[in-house]
Amino acid sequence: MTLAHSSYLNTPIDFPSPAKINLFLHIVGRRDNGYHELETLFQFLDYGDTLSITATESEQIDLLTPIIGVKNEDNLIIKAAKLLKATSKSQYGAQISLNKILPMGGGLGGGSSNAATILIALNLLWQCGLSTKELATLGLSLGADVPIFIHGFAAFAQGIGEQLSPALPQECWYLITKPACSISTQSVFTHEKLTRDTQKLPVNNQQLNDFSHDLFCPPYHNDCQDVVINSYSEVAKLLAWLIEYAPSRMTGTGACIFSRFSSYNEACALQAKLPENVASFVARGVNKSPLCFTIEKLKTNN
Ligand SMILES: C[C@@](CO)(OP(=O)(O)O)[C@H](O)COP(=O)(O)OP(=O)(O)OC[C@H]1O[C@@H](n2ccc(N)nc2=O)[C@H](O)[C@@H]1O
Ligand SMILES: Nc1ncnc2c1ncn2[C@@H]1O[C@H](COP(=O)(O)OP(=O)(O)O)[C@@H](O)[C@H]1O
Repeated sequence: MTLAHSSYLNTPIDFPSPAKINLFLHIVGRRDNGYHELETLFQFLDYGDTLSITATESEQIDLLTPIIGVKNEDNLIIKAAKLLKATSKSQYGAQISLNKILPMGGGLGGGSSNAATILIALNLLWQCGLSTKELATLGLSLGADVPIFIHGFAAFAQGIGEQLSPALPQECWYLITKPACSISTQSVFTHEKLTRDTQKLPVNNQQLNDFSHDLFCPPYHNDCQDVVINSYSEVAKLLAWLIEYAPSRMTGTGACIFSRFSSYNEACALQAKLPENVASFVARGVNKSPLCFTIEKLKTNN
């Protein structure tokens, strides 16, 4: 087969792989296969991992920076690259390095974001020509959280998290804290005390939903939060401490907590007061993924 020649070969290029937060996370049902029907509002953070990718003329896909505790064949980076190669029948390969700064198992979607960045970046570097919709479908086979990172814009999500409609939540500053525990998504979703019957929101899934109201007030909440705080005292204690200073909520299935501020300086001021041994960072909630800007710039310069 003759494929388009890529002009992006043999040069390392850095691609952002941002975090997401679930501004709210409602569980509205459970499917027969065990997956849960969600209603969630996704926003990106201007903070995340970086993937340095060199597209090569060899068939090989190498991850030069393995993650301790994750076998390369289980790493979503390798899985995404192999999936795209098989689907597109590309003759190219890649040398990939990861600078991981996002905590794993924190509800910030780092692994899913890495997979999405690989799919989007290699689709460009290998000149595969897949549409965003096709990439999102591929991404969904790797994880329920991958499509939002492919989509690249803040969105209200339904289904298992893949049915996305446009949303424009306020772009606030957040102090993100990570209690000293890691929580598996599956353990929360299989918990017998998890509530799975939150009423669906009366939103319009065709139009833009601005979600300009205060998302820390009812009916907005995270259904996973009670299960986690009842099982992990570290999360319960930290959340109780943070709530005294700022509206705060757990993201995804935890364990990270986001606390909202209207300025960077206010977020930093609370960061300086945090109890000892709490990992944290300050970031802005953004409605356009930082990865979109990198892709647009590369396309313009090419
Ligand atoms: C809960 C959320 C909210 O954004 O985020 P995290 O807390 O993981 O970041 C996501 O739905 C997680 O997405 P992701 O982490 O990609 O999930 P997957 O790998 O597809 O599934 C992990 C496990 O979670 C359960 N799962 C996931 C999504 C969903 N809608 N219902 C589920 O029951 C399944 O049991 C599955 O075995
Ligand atoms: N590239 C990757 N980065 C992070 N985690 C990965 C990656 N590949 C596979 N994983 C697995 O996915 C799990 C969930 O990681 P992550 O997406 O960071 O957390 P969460 O889904 O809680 O936001 C990790 O504990 C790890 O076992």
